[in-house]
Amino acid sequence: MVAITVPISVDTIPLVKCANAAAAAVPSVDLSAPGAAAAVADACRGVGFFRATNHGVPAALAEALEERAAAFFALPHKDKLEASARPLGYGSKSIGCNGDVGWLEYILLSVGSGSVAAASLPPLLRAALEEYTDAVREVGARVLELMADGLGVAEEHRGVLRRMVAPDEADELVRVNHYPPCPCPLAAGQRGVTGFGEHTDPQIISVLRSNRTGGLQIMLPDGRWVPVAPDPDSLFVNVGDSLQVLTNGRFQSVKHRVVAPAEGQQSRLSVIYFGGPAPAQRIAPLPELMREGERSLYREFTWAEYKKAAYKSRLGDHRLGPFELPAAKEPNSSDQHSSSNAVQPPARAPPHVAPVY
Ligand SMILES: C=C1C[C@]23C[C@@]1(O)CC[C@H]2[C@@]12CC[C@H](O)[C@@](C)(C(=O)O1)[C@H]2[C@@H]3C(=O)O
Ligand SMILES: O=C(O)CCC(=O)C(=O)O
Ligand SMILES: [Fe+2]
Repeated sequence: MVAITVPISVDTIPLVKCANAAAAAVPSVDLSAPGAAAAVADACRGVGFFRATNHGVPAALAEALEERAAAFFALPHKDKLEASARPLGYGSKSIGCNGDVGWLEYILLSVGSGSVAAASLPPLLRAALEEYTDAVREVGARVLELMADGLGVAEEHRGVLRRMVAPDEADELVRVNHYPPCPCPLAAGQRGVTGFGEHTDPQIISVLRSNRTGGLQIMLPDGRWVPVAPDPDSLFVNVGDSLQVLTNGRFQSVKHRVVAPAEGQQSRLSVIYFGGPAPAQRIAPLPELMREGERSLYREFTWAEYKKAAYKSRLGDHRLGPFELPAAKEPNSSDQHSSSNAVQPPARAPPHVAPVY
């Protein structure tokens, strides 16, 4: 077992019980089924997260990557540091550059143009990452097409989301997270040690796979945190902040976090593909989706602008906040100067509710 060598001050997360109701709250979509587009859109409207089965990524690719990543994380700390090229490359405990910490070590890489650009990684690990990422990128693209279909985008425009994460200029990342069991006594009680603090992903889409060790929790629209049962045969899809904006709030980015394993448990190993667009891509509600008179909930920005703002923030910050526009007043509001007959986007659960543990 590999320990994270430098002590950190630990933060904790309540351990939510995996009741049947909670497990059922995580939607599951068979990507090969005829109703997949509607099921994907339902899941993204409701929770912003779903488990994808029959995704077509060969288990052997994921297993090879898992094996090589585990071998890398088992190296002495000083050897792993040679692959550090902040903010990319190898990192441990510190997430981003603004003081967030977690009980994990990771590799974070840029994966544009079909190749994994990184600091010095063992060649076998690099090859496994490239192969796996190529396969998962395909799944991300297929899911984005299903999303457009499920949102009712006309057939000839259904590639609109998929094209935004097409490799040439897209800003894609892949991250391998390793959460060793935490020897801290706090991890054995009602609370667990924070592996990865609560956040939403800033990109368009994230596609996650983990080994059999759980720890991932998502926040439901009603503010309840629920555990996601680990399933190495499935992929888990997250709606990112940029997709929330592109859909004018029809899809909501999902808050999620990870509890590190307690002493005696197996390490958690997860691999996440983050599909972001080209830096100059305008992030604004898709015209293909907007109803007549519907106004944007956000002021316009580019991915480069949002990424810069996101990377200056803390994990738990509400990063879309500064980009939100005030809601239009109802036409019958007492305010005589009320602007509008503006059409609001279709209603959904309020985005910011107090968390319930
Ligand atoms: C604290 C941070 C780490 C992060 C960049 C940020 O400033 C805020 C978002 C974080 C996040 C979450 C999703 C992905 O893991 C990630 C790579 C991303 O794009 O945004 C991380 C960033 C990171 O680890 O650098
Ligand atoms: O490791 C996990 O299971 C999730 C990590 C995560 O949310 C992230 O890297 O953005
Ligand atoms: Fe995340």
